[in-house]
Amino acid sequence: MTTKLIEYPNTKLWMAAIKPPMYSVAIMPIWIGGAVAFAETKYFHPAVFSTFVAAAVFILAWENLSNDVFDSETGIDKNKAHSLVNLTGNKTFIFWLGNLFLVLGLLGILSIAWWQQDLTVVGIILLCCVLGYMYQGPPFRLGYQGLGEVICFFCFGPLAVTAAYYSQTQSWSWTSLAASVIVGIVTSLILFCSHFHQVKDDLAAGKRSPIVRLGTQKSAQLLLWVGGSIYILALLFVLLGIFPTWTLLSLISLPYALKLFRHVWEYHNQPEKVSNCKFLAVEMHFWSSLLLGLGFILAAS
Ligand SMILES: C/C(=C\COP(=O)(O)OP(=O)(O)O)CCC[C@H](C)CCC[C@H](C)CCCC(C)C
Ligand SMILES: O=C(O)C1=CC(=O)c2ccccc2C1=O
Repeated sequence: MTTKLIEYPNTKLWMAAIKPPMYSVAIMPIWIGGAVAFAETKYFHPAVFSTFVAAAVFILAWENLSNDVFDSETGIDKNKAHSLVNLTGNKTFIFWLGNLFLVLGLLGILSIAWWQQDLTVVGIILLCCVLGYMYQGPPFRLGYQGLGEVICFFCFGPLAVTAAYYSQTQSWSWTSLAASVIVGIVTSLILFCSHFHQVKDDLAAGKRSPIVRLGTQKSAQLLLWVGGSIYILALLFVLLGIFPTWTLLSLISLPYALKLFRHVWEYHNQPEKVSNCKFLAVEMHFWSSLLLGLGFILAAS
């Protein structure tokens, strides 16, 4: 069973393989954790923040490179021209480059622990890395069982946001946890959306993504409910006094959410047309998270 290859010119192919916009996904949990910490303590440690952002980007680069390596072993990416392994034809190089990024990322996290004389952040981020490995690496490959979105929620939501908050304050916060639920949900939606156009290849490789399990129509409906829930949660947290009123700024990102929902609703069963929906989800994630964090900063000023 083959899927029609999406044709890209060469540079576009490399950009599609490297996926620069996707790296905002690593930055936003650190931004939200830092913003809540600033709102609550009026304290901000720029060196810790920028080291954490760089480390998160390196760790996500490792995750993506090793994803291409592990997927090349199951054959699921055989029709994916924009896989780094297919593009370079050198799996070993991509594997070791990924490992180098992991080491750089962990060194960044270790330097935060050293500044703080506290290993808590290292423990939380190591847990994210273990879960990130279990998502795609042998013998677990939990993503193939449809568990990727749950792992994604915890890693980019409660774990990463809490670690970022802790790196600034060396304490815990319910507000940070509430904000992390929103970030976790919207990050999982990106992964969910990335699977709409891959049903044929996923089925052929035995990957039971949520879209394979539910079908594209039900998945398009679910996207609407789960995506809408982040705005309802933000409103609820403001009404309960957990979030400052300024965080309602995140509602300004609603047009990006509606653009995504409409696109998927219309094209859910047309792989070529729906294939860009994960980047619409990245836009929704970027603006909703940026504005949520800004709301916390403005409330503190
Ligand atoms: C590589 C990821 C998704 C690609 O998945 P898939 O194989 O379906 O896609 P392709 O068709 O494009 O091959 C991302 C997976 C994320 C994972 C569930 C959790 C990652 C954990 C990270 C290590 C956490 C980093 C947190 C950071 C903020 C410190
Ligand atoms: O390539 C992808 O599809 C994804 C890459 C990635 O780093 C990521 C991170 C967080 C949520 C989703 C995704 C992807 O879907």
